[in-house]
Amino acid sequence: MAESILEVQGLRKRFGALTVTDDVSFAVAPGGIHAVIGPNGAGKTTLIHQLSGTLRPDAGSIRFAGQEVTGMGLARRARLGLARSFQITCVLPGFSVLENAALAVQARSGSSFRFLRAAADERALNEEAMAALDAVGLGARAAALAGALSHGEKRQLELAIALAMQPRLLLLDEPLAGAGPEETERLIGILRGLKRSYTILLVEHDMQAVFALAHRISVLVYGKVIATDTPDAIRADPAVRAAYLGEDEVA
Ligand SMILES: Nc1ncnc2c1ncn2[C@@H]1O[C@H](COP(=O)(O)OP(=O)(O)OP(=O)(O)O)[C@@H](O)[C@H]1O
Repeated sequence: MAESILEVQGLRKRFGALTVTDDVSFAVAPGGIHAVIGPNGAGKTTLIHQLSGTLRPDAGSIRFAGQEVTGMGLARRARLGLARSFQITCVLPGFSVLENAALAVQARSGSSFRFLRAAADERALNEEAMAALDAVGLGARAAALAGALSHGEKRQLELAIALAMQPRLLLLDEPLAGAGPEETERLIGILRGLKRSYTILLVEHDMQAVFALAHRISVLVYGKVIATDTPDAIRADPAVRAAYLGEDEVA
């Protein structure tokens, strides 16, 4: 088996008396989509916050690409390639779609463009930004104002901004939330395309999407991982069905 890109060991987070992630351990192998599912309040978002570095765990360790990152902040983790897609908040509505993506490329690359001539500099930034937009099917909307995008298109732009970080592992927290049926179909198609080139850790409520996309699934219930396995094994696992999945839900 390929060496894990992410290894989570004994991760614990308490809010007062509530233990929100309780001795969480799992590993993510490179390539494809590893999903984390669980009922409301299971601790999925709290787990993503701990993985991305916005929340410090009380105990446990996170190793990313063979390196201990538990004590690192968000920016350092992102520079190592552990990137999270943020919702709407990081999209600048008054800037074009291309400018938003180019700003993300520039934020990642920092000073590496400084030594190029201004025109070449801008061309290189724009080319990389366009590649990210094309990867999420938003190339044709490059000139549009980000504020004029539909809900689904904004989700695509957030994905492009995350791709501009050149992630080795992309953390996605409910990328389909709030999307209508058509947008959901489109976003699933985009994620299907992305999983060929990226490793993705996906938290998502849409079970149809999860079972269509993921090659591995971890199930979180009351802060504990009760199973990590293939979709077929998860679907058949009596403990999973009892704890979370309705009998019909994944039939
Ligand atoms: N900052 C906080 N302070 C106190 N309690 C919190 C905090 N953040 C989350 N919680 C609680 O921790 C529990 C887990 O929340 P979390 O958002 O991680 O779950 P989730 O699995 O993502 O839920 P959902 O599927 O509804 O998004 C909930 O009971 C929530 O109220």
